Amino acid sequence: MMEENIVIIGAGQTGRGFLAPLVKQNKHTKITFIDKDEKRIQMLREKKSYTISYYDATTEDVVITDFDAYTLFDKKAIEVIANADLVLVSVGGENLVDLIETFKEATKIRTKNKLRIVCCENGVHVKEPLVKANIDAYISEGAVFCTTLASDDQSLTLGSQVYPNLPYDIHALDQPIALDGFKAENDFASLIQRKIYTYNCLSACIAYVGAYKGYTSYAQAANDEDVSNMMDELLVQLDDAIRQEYQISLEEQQTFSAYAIAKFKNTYIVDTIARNARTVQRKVGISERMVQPLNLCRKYGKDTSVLEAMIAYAFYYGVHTENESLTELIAISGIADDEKLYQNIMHVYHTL
Ligand SMILES: NC(=O)C1=CN([C@@H]2O[C@H](COP(=O)(O)OP(=O)(O)OC[C@H]3O[C@@H](n4cnc5c(N)ncnc54)[C@H](O)[C@@H]3O)[C@@H](O)[C@H]2O)C=CC1
Ligand SMILES: O=P(O)(O)OC[C@H]1O[C@](O)(CO)[C@@H](O)[C@@H]1O
Repeated sequence: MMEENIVIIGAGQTGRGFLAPLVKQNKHTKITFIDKDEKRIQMLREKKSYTISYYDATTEDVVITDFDAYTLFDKKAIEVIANADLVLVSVGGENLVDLIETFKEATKIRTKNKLRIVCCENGVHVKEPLVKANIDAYISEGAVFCTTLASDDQSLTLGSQVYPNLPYDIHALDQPIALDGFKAENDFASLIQRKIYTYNCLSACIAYVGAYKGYTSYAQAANDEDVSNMMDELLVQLDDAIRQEYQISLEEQQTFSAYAIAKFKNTYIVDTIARNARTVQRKVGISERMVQPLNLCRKYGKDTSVLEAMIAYAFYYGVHTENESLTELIAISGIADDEKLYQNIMHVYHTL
């Protein structure tokens, strides 16, 4: 089946800047954006086009045109989802739960083959709320490796890394997606876990230690000597724990993490500390980018001091920048269940 009608829910940085051009390289496709942000939808409807420029001197700008756009609250949104050949979602993992009713309404009136949804979020098992809600659809996940940044809230313009594809979980769908740029992944569970516990773990180190040191530019923080040394120290432990857990060679894992480090230190890729540090509540969760790598390191007898320090810096950011309660963050991370770990992390926290 050649997918034609593609719905992108979440017309933000990834939806507009990475997923839309990926879809649009397939000339026969038609995109409809759905977002809860009425201002953004109004802008898309009025301007009817927007530009993505690339952090790469040799790649030309891409202009996206010929799309529809509806707010999530518009009845038309349910209708377009009901008629979609493929729905791509990129709203932030914590917001997926807010889409359950819309999907249920859409599947009720759908007359063709079962709906296919791909959740393109950072996180492990992000689709769970949709699966548990018994939505009558194939629900898959995609791994977004591409960094995309909106210029500002007042325009639709974006800057993006050049990244060729979206790996997705083929086993959760009835058949492969027949579009260029979509890469069927046979062992998606391992890929997304390795991605979150390597890329996003390093990203947390840069973001939370970088924020504490006063950086606003992500690449500058990644190149800071202390941050850089912390990441090197971390990887000596983490790469070996990950290769044992996912039964791959150390060389394969080291190549994967080296690519992440090179990307984050690349000063041509424009990114901010604020974007990478945001929503600390989500990032200190038990199956997330810091606590789970820490658990893996413990499982394989590795030193966890860098990860403990990172969690302390993340708590500090949560309390001082996002006005979160420390008690709540500790509860979300589950660290209070382990006296020694709790003491180590709190010891670092109180030195900040
Ligand atoms: N921007 C990037 O470089 C990367 C982002 N990601 C992941 O992609 C996902 C999206 O991130 P961004 O695009 O950066 O965020 P964003 O904040 O730029 O865009 C999210 C969009 O979703 C909309 N939204 C939120 N809840 C909604 C709902 N219930 N219904 C409809 N629309 C809703 C928001 O209004 C916003 O326009 C996240 O899971 C993020 O971790 C992953 C890798 C890189
Ligand atoms: O919103 P989150 O989960 O911090 O994701 C942003 C990060 O994810 C990444 O894809 C990491 O691979 C980077 O682009 C960025 O550092």
